[in-house]
Amino acid sequence: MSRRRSRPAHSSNHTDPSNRKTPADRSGIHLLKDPSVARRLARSSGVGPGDLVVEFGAGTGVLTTVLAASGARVVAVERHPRFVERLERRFGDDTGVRIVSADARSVPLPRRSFTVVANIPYAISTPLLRRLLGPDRTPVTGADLVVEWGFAKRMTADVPRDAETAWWRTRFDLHIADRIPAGRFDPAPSVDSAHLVVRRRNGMSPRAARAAGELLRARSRAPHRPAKEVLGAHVPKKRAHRLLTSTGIDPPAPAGSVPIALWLRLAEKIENE
Ligand SMILES: C[S@@+](CC[C@H](N)C(=O)[O-])C[C@H]1O[C@@H](n2cnc3c(N)ncnc32)[C@H](O)[C@@H]1O
Repeated sequence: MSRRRSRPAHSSNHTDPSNRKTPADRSGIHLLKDPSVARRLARSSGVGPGDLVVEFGAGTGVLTTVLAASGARVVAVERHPRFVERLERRFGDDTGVRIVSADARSVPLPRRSFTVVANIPYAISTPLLRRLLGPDRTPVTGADLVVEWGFAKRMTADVPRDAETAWWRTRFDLHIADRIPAGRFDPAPSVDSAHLVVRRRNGMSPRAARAAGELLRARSRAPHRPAKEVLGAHVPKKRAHRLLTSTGIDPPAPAGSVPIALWLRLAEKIENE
């Protein structure tokens, strides 16, 4: 990551959000008022000395302070120049914190393993997860994110909403740790937030992950198709029937009704049998 300042590509807001006390607007700025939320995020991530943690949208540094106190190396990315100035003043002497003035959607990501802990603007939740969880060999080990409650529910729903989400969930476990009331932020957003936990699934071989990805994508494309037909497109029909029943899946059941965990187990069986 470069330390160079990059001008925000699409800043249409010419006021200074770092001093704003007005109600929520479209800038996605909702600063954490409650440091206990920051502490819970950091504790859940498990980051400590020797770890690399990236915080997107560092704002005034509430979460950055807690992450730095853990002893981890912190890369704090912030797009708004006035926040960047404040962060540089606040963490200028802290060798464990690097402030990067950039857009989270395009800033180069570290090549070594890293964790993400961040209270991100709702509007960039999907592009950011796409960057972090999409690449086949992503160095991301996990993330603890503050996201919109409804978004978190969709991301963790038993039936992935599309093939892309299915792919992310093949390799990462996503679950909600907490509901965070809107009043914990300044200004308060119009809806509650969630603490979304993302963890890499470690036990899965790359081949099984690819097989699971294919199955979950097929399931998302045709959720009403019987599971035996979805699997039957990948392995001979007789074997498909045996694999499904031994995994506890009813072969005629609609593919979309079969929980993700069972598809993952099925993919492992296909590869290991
Ligand atoms: C929800 S606030 C969180 C601020 C701080 N982390 C906190 O918890 O108090 C989101 C922050 O992301 C910044 N931001 C908005 N869009 C961004 C982008 N595309 N890239 C990086 N930062 C962004 C905003 O300026 C703001 O500081």
